Amino acid sequence: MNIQVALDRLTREECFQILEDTGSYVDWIEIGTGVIKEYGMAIVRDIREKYPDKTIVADMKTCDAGKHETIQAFDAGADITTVMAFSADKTITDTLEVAESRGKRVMIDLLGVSENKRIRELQELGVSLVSLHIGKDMQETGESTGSLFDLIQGISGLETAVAGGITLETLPGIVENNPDTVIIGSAITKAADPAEAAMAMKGLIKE
Ligand SMILES: O=C(CO)[C@H](O)[C@H](O)COP(=O)(O)O
Repeated sequence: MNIQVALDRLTREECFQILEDTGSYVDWIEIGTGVIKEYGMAIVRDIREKYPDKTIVADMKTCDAGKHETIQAFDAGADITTVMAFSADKTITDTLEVAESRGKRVMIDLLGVSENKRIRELQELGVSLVSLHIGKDMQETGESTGSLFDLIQGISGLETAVAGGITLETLPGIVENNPDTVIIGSAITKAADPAEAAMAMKGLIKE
């Protein structure tokens, strides 16, 4: 099971410091949407240059202009780019085509999806990687990642990631559901000691 560290609501310097501190405990590096909005594709390029062996996820959250944004992410060095599940089917297939032509991947963000009908449709379009996701704002209303796994009940053949306010305390319940990747943002990046937090999470996953 991979740990994907999500770099959100951080300055450029903070992103690099967190990667310096936690790099040996995390498998995938997510450059968050807000960080990309602040620093553009340049920060994806710079992180790629410094971490040539890590899997880099550009959290582009694309919902239109699929071809263009996917090319932007991959040209900057991302291995995976994110696309919203509610996007038009044409947007989804355009992004998948770009990814396939470059040997890269698209992660479909299921934020807001409440029925597995859409997930089955996405699979028919060729999607192989999805992220179950409770967004930042809905985390404040008390929604948690636990129930998200119901969405993919009875669906096989999908690689899954899960995100949304995961902490060291909630991680065991997530791990029970055996996702391929756990995406952790604030619980690492806003911890008093990010390295210690990442190490504890890595240890828990390995148990
Ligand atoms: O995509 C995201 C926000 O849209 C974050 O990457 C994801 O929610 C993980 O961060 P956190 O653990 O802080 O919720």
